[in-house]
Amino acid sequence: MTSGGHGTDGVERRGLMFVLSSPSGAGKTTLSRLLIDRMSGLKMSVSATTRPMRPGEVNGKDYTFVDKATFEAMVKADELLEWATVFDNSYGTPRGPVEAALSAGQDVLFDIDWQGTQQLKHKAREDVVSVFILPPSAGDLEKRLHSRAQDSDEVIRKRMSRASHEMSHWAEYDYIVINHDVDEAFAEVQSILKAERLKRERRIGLVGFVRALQAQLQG
Ligand SMILES: Nc1ncnc2c1ncn2[C@@H]1O[C@H](COP(=O)(O)OP(=O)(O)OP(=O)(O)O)[C@@H](O)[C@H]1O
Ligand SMILES: Nc1nc2c(ncn2[C@@H]2O[C@H](COP(=O)(O)O)[C@@H](O)[C@H]2O)c(=O)[nH]1
Repeated sequence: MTSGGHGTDGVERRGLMFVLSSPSGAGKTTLSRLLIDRMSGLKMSVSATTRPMRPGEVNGKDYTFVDKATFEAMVKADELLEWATVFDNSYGTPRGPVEAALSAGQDVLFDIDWQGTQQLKHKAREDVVSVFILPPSAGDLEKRLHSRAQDSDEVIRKRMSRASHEMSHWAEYDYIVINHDVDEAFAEVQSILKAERLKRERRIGLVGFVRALQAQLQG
């Protein structure tokens, strides 16, 4: 699915799909925003959803907000790379922008649930790097959902009651980060991305680079 771009050292490599999942409120959105602000060559995948817009959210930036009929038409037209029903609403990843970013040599960041992660892995296992974010405690998770102040008490209750089920998928992920402190969790997630960008298997320009080095040494 991915094609090559150039790493910061000039060696061509395949783009990667960097996935963050967690129970609601553990901090994916917070960490995603920091990654997009501070890491070059990384583009956020903007999902389509039928969920109502929260105060402060921007259509086309946080999500593309669509009605159920539009979402169903997108599924039917195979416009979504993956999709799932989460908390009674539909969420999905539009295929076009992801493929365009990967073709342009960028990595793509996804804030999606475990169902979507499974679907991406099924399509392109080698190009998916998945990170599961855990909260330090149930009490912290609940506090964070309340402190975000964007969901009703009933929605928060629903999300808390789903948290254990969401978390039961933790072992399907490549990395686990416990989000005690935002700066520390960000540093950990950033280290994972940096290391994964250097993985030999996705650095398709290395053969040519090493051959050129050898030629220099011989000649
Ligand atoms: N380490 C942390 N310590 C304290 N508060 C945090 C921490 N990380 C995130 N938060 C806060 O917790 C709230 C929930 O975070 P965020 O919206 O990033 O979660 P999320 O995993 O994206 O949730 P959802 O799946 O519902 O979108 C926000 O108000 C955020 O500022
Ligand atoms: N499978 C997918 N899951 C998605 C996508 N976009 C978001 N999500 C997940 O939904 C829940 C709820 O999000 P919220 O913004 O309503 O709090 C959360 O776990 C997201 O990661 C998607 O495109 N596909």
